[in-house]
Amino acid sequence: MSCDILEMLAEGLNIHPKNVFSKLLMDENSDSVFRVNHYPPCSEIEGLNDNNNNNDLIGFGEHTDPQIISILRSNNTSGLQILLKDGHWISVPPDEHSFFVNVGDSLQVMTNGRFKSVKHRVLANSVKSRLSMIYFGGPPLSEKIAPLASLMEGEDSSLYKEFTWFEYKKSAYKTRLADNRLILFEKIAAS
Ligand SMILES: O=C(O)CCC(=O)C(=O)O
Ligand SMILES: [Fe+2]
Repeated sequence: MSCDILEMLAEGLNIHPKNVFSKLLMDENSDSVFRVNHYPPCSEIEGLNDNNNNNDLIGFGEHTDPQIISILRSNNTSGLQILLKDGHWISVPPDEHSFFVNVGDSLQVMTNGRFKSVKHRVLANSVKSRLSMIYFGGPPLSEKIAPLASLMEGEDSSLYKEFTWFEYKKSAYKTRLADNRLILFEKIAAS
């Protein structure tokens, strides 16, 4: 499914060959991960609620996913939220029959920012237990991540310096979960 989605994204951007992203997941050295998260119900939230929404208890702190693409499936328990450009958090309705697809930092770089890795987080639920499972499709460690040359043919100039997935991971270990890990690899615009 990840490969199908990535091939549709490539087609949408008119990139040839269309497996330019999906081949990284199919590579035998692909650094992909499967994770299961369990958030037990957290009854302490009840006492904290002051109707200001300032006392949200965090189950999983805000972050962007680092890899190329993430495919998430959860049970019917709410909690997942995404951050809009205007700074507001909105809830992703829980649906055990749907998949939630997230763009990762690496895809943001390869598409020179056309697709954005959106910040998300999980709030604790006071009564129900949340279970989620996520497939993170990542490239091989030695893969060079940079905006695709075919997207750079027009006016566009590259927003990012080239880095390997290994270099990204090495620098990410020194950051906090909520940090923008791409800042290090952004090109400074000439003034
Ligand atoms: O558990 C969730 O719903 C989201 C977890 C998440 O964002 C992650 O594991 O990267
Ligand atoms: Fe995530």
